Amino acid sequence: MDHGIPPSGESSHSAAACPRDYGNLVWLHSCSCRSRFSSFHLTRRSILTDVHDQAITIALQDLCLHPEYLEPLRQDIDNHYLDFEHTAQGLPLLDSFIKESARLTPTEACMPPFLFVLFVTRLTNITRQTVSTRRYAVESHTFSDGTRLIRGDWACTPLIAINKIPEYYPNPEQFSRFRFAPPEVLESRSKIDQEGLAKQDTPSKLVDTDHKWLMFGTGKQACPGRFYAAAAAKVIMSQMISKYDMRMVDKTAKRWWSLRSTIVLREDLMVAFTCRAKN
Ligand code: HEM
Repeated sequence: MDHGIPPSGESSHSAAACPRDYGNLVWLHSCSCRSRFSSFHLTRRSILTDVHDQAITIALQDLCLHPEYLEPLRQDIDNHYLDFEHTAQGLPLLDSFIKESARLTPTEACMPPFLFVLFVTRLTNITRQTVSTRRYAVESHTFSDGTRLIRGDWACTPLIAINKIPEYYPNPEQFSRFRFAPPEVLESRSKIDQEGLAKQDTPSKLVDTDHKWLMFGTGKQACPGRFYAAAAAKVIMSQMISKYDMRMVDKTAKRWWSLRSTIVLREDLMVAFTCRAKN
């Protein structure tokens, strides 16, 4: 059965660092390179979770809205894809781009359907924004800062609010492509690439977890699939970036709608892919 998993064994390394063709993406190619983003959601055939392909789709949309990042990302992929393919580590600019995209547009955490039903029926007092890591208070509890939860309350992580705290993220409203990249990687870039960048005090990766970065949850229950999720996102993004130019057909079109505290991508958003000429 074809799950869209990269073929094992043979490798076309002679084609420089160019990522290989995997089933799902070839399908996009055969669609005259003009596709609805919903077509990219081939989750029935793929090994990605919904939240995962949402995160990748959002990153690709952000790339359409910021096409000036394509060239630096292509260079990153040209220079480091082979190492990444062997180690599942690296591609620091792409890692930072995906993280910045997820910072400003976090999607939903993994949530089993029964919990979702519980959630929509019980959760009434929460603001309309993306929340994650929901916890149901089975007994009343007072935290060290005095915050009190009554039995039956829900406690959640307000992702968007946290991701926009200026002390955590300088110029938090700015989409600052490579803010998480290590300084030595940025220093090797041209001045133009570095202009106007908001930078973090310390570099970090998409898969890191701490009190500032809760995309994958926190503590003992942090997402165990995040290493796979990040690696697969980089494989897919590298394919798209290397092989296609892309643009949003209508840049002003709405990208998502809200279902209670969840962001759901719109399926009618059109993106045009154009094959890049082969060298
Ligand atoms: C971008 C993609 C993903 C995001 C944003 C994400 C996010 C999360 C978050 C926030 C949690 C913690 C939920 C909580 O504490 O209430 C979580 C848990 C979990 N995730 Fe993911 N996840 C992603 C992909 C994946 C993938 C690809 C897998 C499996 C291959 C996976 C497997 C799991 C499992 C098993 C848990 C439960 C861990 C536990 O309760 O101990 N996730 N995920």
